[in-house]
Amino acid sequence: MLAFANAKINLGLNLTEKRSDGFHNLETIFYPVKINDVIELVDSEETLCIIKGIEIPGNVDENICLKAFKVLQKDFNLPHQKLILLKNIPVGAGLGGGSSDAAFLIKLVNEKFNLSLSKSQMERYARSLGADCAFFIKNEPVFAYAKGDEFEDMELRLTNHFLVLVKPPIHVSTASAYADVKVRQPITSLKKLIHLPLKDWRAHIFNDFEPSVFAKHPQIEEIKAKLYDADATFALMSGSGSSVFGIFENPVKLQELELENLVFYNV
Ligand SMILES: C[C@](O)(CO)[C@H](O)COP(=O)(O)OP(=O)(O)OC[C@H]1O[C@@H](n2ccc(N)nc2=O)[C@H](O)[C@@H]1O
Ligand SMILES: Nc1ncnc2c1ncn2[C@@H]1O[C@H](COP(=O)(O)OP(=O)(O)OP(=O)(O)O)[C@@H](O)[C@H]1O
Repeated sequence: MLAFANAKINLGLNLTEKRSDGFHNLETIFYPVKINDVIELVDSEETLCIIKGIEIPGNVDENICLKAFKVLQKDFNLPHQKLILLKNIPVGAGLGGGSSDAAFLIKLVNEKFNLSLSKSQMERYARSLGADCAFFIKNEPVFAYAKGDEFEDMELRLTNHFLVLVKPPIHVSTASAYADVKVRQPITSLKKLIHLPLKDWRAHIFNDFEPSVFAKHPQIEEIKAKLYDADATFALMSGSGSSVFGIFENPVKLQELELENLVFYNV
């Protein structure tokens, strides 16, 4: 049985408060993008994880897919499974790949073993694995707040636009990016600002990770500038980086982009 775990981008990210538990309250818009990892569950003599595709730093036994499976195993009598992960989503990219793998693994186990878990029950399991994970249960554009794990539905479709995603060869660790940020209370909530016309986003919608990540990695800021040079209506780093996306109103001429490490181009 297979699952296709897609990535996300953050259309704006305000870090509003450092919490007493060490996490940060934030507001963001999660927007799913069609670049997928593939997860397969196969009956097996023992529970293990096999990774193909892009290399993931760290030990395979620490893979978040395995963690997600074990969390469910505690509550349900699940038989051993081989978890095969084909990794296509760049790692350390702010694209939520690991978080998506965990959420889609939960959905896959729910389906394969007829656990009859509701969406909110699956969200609860996902939330225990990482702040970004819960979003991928629903996997539709949402306004997210608190740790990024509470949601309000929203109507936002970028259809009729063109999305370019660039992932430079830089790994930004989420935890270290959070250690470097400055929090600020925005004057106007992103929930309101996102309804401005796309042409006005550049002046009003920000990612609060950009200043500190750009200071360490000027190459990421250069990519953003190149996307604007190429006529993007809006460009922003996703999550804690290092990937940057550009939203275009007209089809982009790839030849004119002069960007390496282009990973995604879609309507
Ligand atoms: C940057 C984003 O991708 C934006 O969507 C997310 O906030 C990251 O979420 P994530 O990768 O699921 O993060 P987690 O695995 O839960 O946490 C990794 C580390 O990031 C920090 N962290 C994460 C989420 C949050 N709201 N505040 C934090 O301070 C914590 O130090 C935590 O130990
Ligand atoms: N299935 C997985 N996919 C990607 N990374 C994973 C996975 N399982 C564990 N990891 C660990 O998570 C780290 C990547 O997380 P990090 O937060 O730095 O990057 P990210 O691109 O923002 O991804 P995410 O939002 O999924 O956490 C990897 O270096 C690896 O150690």
